[in-house]
Amino acid sequence: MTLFSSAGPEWIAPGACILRDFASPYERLLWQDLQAIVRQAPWRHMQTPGGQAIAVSMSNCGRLGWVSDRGGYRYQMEDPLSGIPWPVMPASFESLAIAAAAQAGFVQFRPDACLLNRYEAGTKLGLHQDKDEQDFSQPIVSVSLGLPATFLFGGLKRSDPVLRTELYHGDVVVWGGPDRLRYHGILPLKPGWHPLTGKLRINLTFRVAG
Ligand SMILES: O=C(O)CCC(=O)C(=O)O
Ligand SMILES: [Fe+2]
Repeated sequence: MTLFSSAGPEWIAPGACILRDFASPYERLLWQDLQAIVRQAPWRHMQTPGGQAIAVSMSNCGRLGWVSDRGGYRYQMEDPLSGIPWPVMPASFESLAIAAAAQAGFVQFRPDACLLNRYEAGTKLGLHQDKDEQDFSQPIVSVSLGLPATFLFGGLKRSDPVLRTELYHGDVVVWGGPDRLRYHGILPLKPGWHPLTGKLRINLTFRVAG
């Protein structure tokens, strides 16, 4: 029996692929586990080091959580809102991320951090690199739930050409190896309605942080 099914990876670069619809079979369980996380560690708008509110609202689960504030970007074990550890990463999240990474060829991947991103209509995420982690030999696994969004996948330099591809509910993007430090982002979310998430797009980003 295969736990997570997919039509097979859609390669967008030598170390980057999209697993279409990979997470959909478990959407109910993922959604239930997500609700439990945000009851413990509520959605919040973090501040950039420059003092501006980040448009995407965020939370975390796992041993380490990504935070941004006046002190900079970093991973830490405690939720700064409560001072207690981030919620444990649910088995549903962890096994999905491990299975997706393995499909993309990263069989050693064991995430210790999961950043939860919540987009409302109009919310965007500018082009950036994920580089606050210790070990860039480990990939990024990024799960999309709810409303579709346009994913931007650039190169290793900000000025490199950018591929645009639509990410739909259940799609999982994995990027690592030579593509681990590629710039990426999300265009402003279009308004809409999804049966699972309503007016929202939710993204789960799994990483080996520390
Ligand atoms: O929402 C997404 O699909 C991307 C999220 C992302 O790039 C990040 O959390 O670093
Ligand atoms: Fe990112």
